[in-house]
Amino acid sequence: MRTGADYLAAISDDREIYVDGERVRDVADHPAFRPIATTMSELFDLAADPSSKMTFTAPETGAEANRIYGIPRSQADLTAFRDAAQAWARHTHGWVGRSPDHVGAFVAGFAAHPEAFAAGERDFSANVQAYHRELLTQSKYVSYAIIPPQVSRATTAHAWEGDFVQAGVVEEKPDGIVVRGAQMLATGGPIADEIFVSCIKPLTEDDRDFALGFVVPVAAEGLKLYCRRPFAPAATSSYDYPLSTRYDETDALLVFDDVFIPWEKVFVYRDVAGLRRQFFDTGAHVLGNWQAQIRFSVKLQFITGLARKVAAINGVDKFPGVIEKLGELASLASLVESAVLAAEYTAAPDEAGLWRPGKRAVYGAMGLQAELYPRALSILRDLVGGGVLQVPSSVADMRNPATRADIDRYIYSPNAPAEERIKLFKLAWDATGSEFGGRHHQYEMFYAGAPFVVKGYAFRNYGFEEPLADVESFLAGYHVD
Ligand SMILES: Cc1cc2nc3c(=O)[nH]c(=O)nc-3n(C[C@H](O)[C@H](O)[C@H](O)COP(=O)(O)OP(=O)(O)OC[C@H]3O[C@@H](n4cnc5c(N)ncnc54)[C@H](O)[C@@H]3O)c2cc1C
Repeated sequence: MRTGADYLAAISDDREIYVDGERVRDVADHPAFRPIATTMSELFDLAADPSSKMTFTAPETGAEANRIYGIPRSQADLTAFRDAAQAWARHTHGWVGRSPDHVGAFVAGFAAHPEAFAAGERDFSANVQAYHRELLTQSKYVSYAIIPPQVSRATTAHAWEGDFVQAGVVEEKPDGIVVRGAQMLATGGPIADEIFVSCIKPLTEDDRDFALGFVVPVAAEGLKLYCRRPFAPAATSSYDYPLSTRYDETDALLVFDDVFIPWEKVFVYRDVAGLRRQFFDTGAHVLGNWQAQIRFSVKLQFITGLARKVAAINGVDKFPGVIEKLGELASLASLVESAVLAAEYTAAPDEAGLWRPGKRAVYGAMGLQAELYPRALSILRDLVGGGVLQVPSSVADMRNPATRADIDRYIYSPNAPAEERIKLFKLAWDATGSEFGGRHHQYEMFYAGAPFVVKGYAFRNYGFEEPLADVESFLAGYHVD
């Protein structure tokens, strides 16, 4: 099994990453990326540790593999997948959205339905299956960029000013294709091994050049990653910013400056319908988004625990109004946890034997995520009050004997000395108010698509037949006498 050291060595290559006007020399040893690369390496070490029970023998290769890349072929497989995804999510307390199990689950879904990649003008089914075997044997970390750059949503790429603003094919060669343009927004891209690039937003037949699906090494020649402002380097210490200093995943715009992609790594080619087939006919979308809900559930539990502890330290946890707020938070966390389990309980095998998590439960929870997460943050924000700002400017004030005495005397609680209290409130600030916390607010609202898109999934996957039949039969039971 791949270890954390193997992973760190692999990403120390010649990838072209830009931050603050400079090209990053080595992502594994750069202040913006070292912390999250270290966290990611811990996940690989966890998976390689037999006591974590995250491995199995993959039928596709006959070799040991990480569960998170496996095709669930029974309900027990789904449970094992959840256990593995949860083990990773617990390690990061749900604050890493794009650990390798996210796109890993998508690729497993793709590989369960190779026929979806054979229905276009060319047959790419063997490519998808070969790539899945690569993930099983090599435990690759794949990130994805499946959204056109936010230029204008009034039209699609063919109508935009300028050629190949969205990543598209500019040249077809005997051994592959040449891709030019940009795609958003690869969370974890700078520290991934490879990136899956495609387009989940609906395109038109005029956009065929952009209707692609392929994987590309982050270090591919001509591929550039432009990162948003990193938060980890600005954080003064892990005491002051315990989340920013560990889990700042980075988000990056990809720019393809005529990047060559060999045919073996192409899954969809100039095939608008193929884009939809890969995500929705294969089961990849529901499986990948079930992983996202497993991770989200762990994060909500963490936020609930944080709020409970803050209320206890401030001595307000016996007040009925506070109990109501904590009860609401507990309800939100329980609902998402229940949806995760309900998806497993209502899972069923499809015609290819892939056990798909129940769609109603997965998309129901997703559909409310843009309200659920801001509400959870708002309750935590309400409970912390000004306590998150009644803290010393940094850990340096704690170390300075001239300031420490006042800190110990005034910033304490009956059940928590200064160091403990400040530690907790700084964590609460990193979750709610820091730039990292703000980015997470945006992430949970948008990572699976804008709220109107995600509610569309809930609409399409609820299954209105039964409730409609119920209403019809009730209406049929009475008349104008
Ligand atoms: C922190 C973060 C991390 C991300 N990570 C990834 C990643 O790893 N990989 C990836 O591929 N993508 C990622 N994304 C991108 C994400 O998938 C997109 O943000 C998402 O698909 C929404 O697209 P958009 O941002 O272009 O919003 P838009 O489509 O521009 O929508 C913005 C808003 O405009 C309004 N709107 C637009 N169109 C309509 C319409 N037709 N009807 C009604 N209202 C409309 C809505 O209010 C909507 O919320 C990430 C995003 C964030 C914020």
